[in-house]
Amino acid sequence: MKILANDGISKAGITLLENAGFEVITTKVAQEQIINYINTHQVAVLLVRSATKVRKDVIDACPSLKIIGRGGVGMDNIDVDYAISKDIQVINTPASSSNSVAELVFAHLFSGVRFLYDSNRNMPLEGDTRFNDLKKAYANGIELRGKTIGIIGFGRIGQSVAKMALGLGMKVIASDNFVGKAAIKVDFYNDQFINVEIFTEPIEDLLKHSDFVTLHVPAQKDYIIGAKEFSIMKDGVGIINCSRGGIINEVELIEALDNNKVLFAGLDVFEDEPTPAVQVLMHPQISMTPHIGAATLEAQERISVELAEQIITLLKHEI
Ligand SMILES: O=C(O)[C@H](O)COP(=O)(O)O
Repeated sequence: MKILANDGISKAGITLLENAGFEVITTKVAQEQIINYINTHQVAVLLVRSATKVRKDVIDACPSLKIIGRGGVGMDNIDVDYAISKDIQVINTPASSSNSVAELVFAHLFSGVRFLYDSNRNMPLEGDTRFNDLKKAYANGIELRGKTIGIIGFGRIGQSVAKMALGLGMKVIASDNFVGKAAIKVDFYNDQFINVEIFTEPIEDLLKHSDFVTLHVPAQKDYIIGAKEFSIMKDGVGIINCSRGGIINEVELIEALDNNKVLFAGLDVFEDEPTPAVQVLMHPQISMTPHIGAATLEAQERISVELAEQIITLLKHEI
């Protein structure tokens, strides 16, 4: 039985699948060729990350598909309900990448409070005498310890962010339409840990009291953060988005950065992907990464194993 891992898959998952009798194809097939490829090779399982789109056209044209697997969390590139209505099983890996995404949030946050995004672009070449000017320009860094982070979306990733924030001595405010409270286990090197119970609060309270705001919600039709929300936030707030593009209004974010309402933004996702708007790309107060929240060796290995185990369980009687 053939599995096409069109956006790649780590070796650990391939090994498990091959040992169970599957053939794993890791050729990258262009979006326009995918229907033809699946039908020619009678692919039973299509595995994707966020790049390959699995819309109604692919589902309708590929009767050999039994499973569509998303190596990752967000399913916005797959017509999930339609696939299920056609008796195709749709799976993802909700837990495997939380730690990696949370660490990227802090990469952007540390970059923001110490101006790394800007100093990386400005360090002087030989003969350039601006070194002391740069020291002055970046002299007003702030510590994260003691500051308040507002976490919008308190699922697995939001809770991982909370755990790290508590470990750094930060205060946490969380907001979520579905989660009322969560017990966060903060662990330390010597196998000691503390449990902290966090109750979610209305988003207005979070916006009003946070020094930094980070978003951890699925793709939405409407913006969550725009001019109105920026106006509620503290002056000099930092904002991070490592979840989905299109939930922060980028035009209004740039206005808020230009008038110093927002001190910096850290963006891993954009309204326009893979090519963000030039105003975002050129902005000196934005730290940027190209949608790499889950792109660590560890997360991708966990994802591949989680996918493989689900596929083997679902198809074990058909191999
Ligand atoms: O939803 C996810 O899991 C992340 O956005 C990761 O996307 P990627 O697999 O394309 O890196």
